[in-house]
Amino acid sequence: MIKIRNLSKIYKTKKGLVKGVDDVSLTIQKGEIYGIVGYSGAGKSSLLRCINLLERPTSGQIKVDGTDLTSLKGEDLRLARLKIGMIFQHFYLISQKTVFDNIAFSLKAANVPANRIKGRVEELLEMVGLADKKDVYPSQLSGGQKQRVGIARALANNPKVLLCDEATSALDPTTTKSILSLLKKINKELHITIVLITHEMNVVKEICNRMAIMQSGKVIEEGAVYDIFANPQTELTNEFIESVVSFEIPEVILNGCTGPIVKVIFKGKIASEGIISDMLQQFNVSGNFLHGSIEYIQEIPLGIFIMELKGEKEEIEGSLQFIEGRAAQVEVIRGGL
Ligand SMILES: Nc1ncnc2c1ncn2[C@@H]1O[C@H](COP(=O)(O)OP(=O)(O)OP(=O)(O)O)[C@@H](O)[C@H]1O
Repeated sequence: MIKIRNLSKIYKTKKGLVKGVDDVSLTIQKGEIYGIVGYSGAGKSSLLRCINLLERPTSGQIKVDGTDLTSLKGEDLRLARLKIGMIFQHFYLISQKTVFDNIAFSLKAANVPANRIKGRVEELLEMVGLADKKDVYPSQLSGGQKQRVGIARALANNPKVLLCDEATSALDPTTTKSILSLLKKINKELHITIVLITHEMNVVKEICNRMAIMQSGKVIEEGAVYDIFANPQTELTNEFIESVVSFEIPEVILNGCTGPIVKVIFKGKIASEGIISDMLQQFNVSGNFLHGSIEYIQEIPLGIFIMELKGEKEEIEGSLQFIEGRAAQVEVIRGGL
């Protein structure tokens, strides 16, 4: 659906050249909700804006639905862009126009015949849950409602892709949840591929299927959200995960442990089964739980437990083998066997 190949965006500034995006290649499949995460300055906006050519890449290629956007100009580019909707952190609604006219504006710009505009705007307002707000002005709306207008406007011309630029970063947690479930509904019902950038890992955990982590203009890790949560490969990814799933154990507790400390990760349905209690029954070991949680990522459980094991060496080894045969991962994180 979206193929990005060796994309770079270099800005010329008074202080010299700044690499916004540095040789990024990514493939985003049709129907996915794809999250791009990174701290401020990592290059997320630059990359997202290159996807619809709001920024022209310095080099590299972007194919959307087989069309190489970088080769298009003028009217061809304008038509291709109609198939890519975009929403923004600060909404960018026209304050002098009503909700209805803000959405109609997109349709008029795409030369939709006047007699089809009213019906289409009403359909869009219905979809985003704002049918009763069509005659009000943006200043009379809450942040969440403004974003709903932004979404309706972005969907007006039936795009195949929706780009979301920090779409929930200006919203409170409850409103964020409602906007994320609207995006999920749009993805499911309209089969629109969604690419979102965010610095909030909970957004990715909530709705994305796959994700990339960016640092200094580069993608440093990429894959299924579930796999990345279960097995992060870089320190930065770990940091982002720990912003939503804390594994921190106070040093004073760790120092009081005498047995090996193990981290056990169960993936999928198995996460909710009683493997640890079976293990404790079968082996002559005792387990001192230091941390335990079952996270649900796209409704699939991911169980993470940290515990101190006490007992004879052979019994502990046997118990770890028992879990290893059933769990996805066992890691001794402190104290040898
Ligand atoms: N128009 C521009 N002119 C010059 N440099 C720019 C421009 N836009 C972005 N940059 C630089 O490119 C790098 C990546 O910025 P970008 O905004 O893409 O990152 P980001 O991850 O989206 O950060 P943020 O969340 O703060 O927007 C930064 O070093 C930034 O200063």
